[in-house]
Amino acid sequence: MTFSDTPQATAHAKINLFLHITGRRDDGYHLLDSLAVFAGAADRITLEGPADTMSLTIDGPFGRGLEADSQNLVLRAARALQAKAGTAFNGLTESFRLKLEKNLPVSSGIGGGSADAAATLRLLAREWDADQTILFPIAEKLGADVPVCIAQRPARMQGIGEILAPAPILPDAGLLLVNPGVGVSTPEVFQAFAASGGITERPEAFLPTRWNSAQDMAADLNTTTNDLQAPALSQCPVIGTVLASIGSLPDCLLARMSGSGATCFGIFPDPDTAITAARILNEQNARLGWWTWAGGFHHTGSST
Ligand SMILES: C[C@](O)(CO)[C@H](O)COP(=O)(O)OP(=O)(O)OC[C@H]1O[C@@H](n2ccc(N)nc2=O)[C@H](O)[C@@H]1O
Ligand SMILES: Nc1ncnc2c1ncn2[C@@H]1O[C@H](COP(=O)(O)OP(=O)(O)OP(=O)(O)O)[C@@H](O)[C@H]1O
Repeated sequence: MTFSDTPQATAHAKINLFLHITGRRDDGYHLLDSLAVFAGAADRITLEGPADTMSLTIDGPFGRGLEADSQNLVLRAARALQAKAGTAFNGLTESFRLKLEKNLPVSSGIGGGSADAAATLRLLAREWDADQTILFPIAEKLGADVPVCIAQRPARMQGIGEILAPAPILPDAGLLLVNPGVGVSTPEVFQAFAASGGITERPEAFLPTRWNSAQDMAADLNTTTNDLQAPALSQCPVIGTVLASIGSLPDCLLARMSGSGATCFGIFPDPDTAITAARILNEQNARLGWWTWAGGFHHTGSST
């Protein structure tokens, strides 16, 4: 089998352009209103086999420190789909050796584990010829961010992440991602949010059907916020330094944290200005060893 024949899928970083917390369910999960988009930056999942059992190996720049055990979201997704599709197709769901190339920082607010789980579901569904509609209920059980990562297209996320609606068509804007190398725990940031007084009453964010320029997009996003940014900052003060560094770069239109942090993003007029900004930031902060990525969006249009 040549490399190009090897079944593989990319798992793109999810960015929350804004994230409002609108309520809390009885089970403690928070209700959200968020605009999720996807960056060009991605992990990669490859299938080899068939094999006797499902197994996982991990490499790539962020592979160290991530266990390839049964708790890994790649194996959890594979086994959950195998169980479901196996029943539906009389057990015709062979196992594979799964490989994860981990390019995205872990526990960093860009949904790397969720994207990996969703990419594994897509890849195995293709291999087993399973209907894509069986993926969604499995995705919901694996994590709040997994459903939006199935299509990995811009979407407005509501509920706890399982209600997906069309997003504005995005402009060809530039995106800069910066992570200071400190992992942030999503449950702890939600707890810090709840402890600090919780939900702010505000009108629902208005989003147009399309943004014609990065400037228009940034102007609307400036009327929104990420409610998890302040609680994450209280746990991880370096996020403030990251935001200030991004905001001071030439042509930066908006600097904000994604998800529960610590990764922050900058919006720029186009991918080239974001790449130039990344070069400047990397020169200024070479000794800090921050992870940076610059480019454009993975897709600019919703699937729905
Ligand atoms: C912050 C976001 O990344 C925004 O897209 C997501 O809401 C988090 O998605 P995720 O990491 O897939 O979250 P999960 O793994 O399902 O949940 C981790 C923990 O975060 C908290 N959690 C998560 C999602 C949510 N809507 N409300 C919550 O309170 C819960 O304590 C939960 O136990
Ligand atoms: N394949 C995987 N990649 C990354 N993390 C994984 C994976 N499998 C399990 N995990 C675990 O999932 C947790 C969250 O990791 P992830 O990188 O998805 O965080 P995140 O980017 O903050 O996610 P979110 O933005 O969805 O909150 C970590 O505790 C990590 O150990």
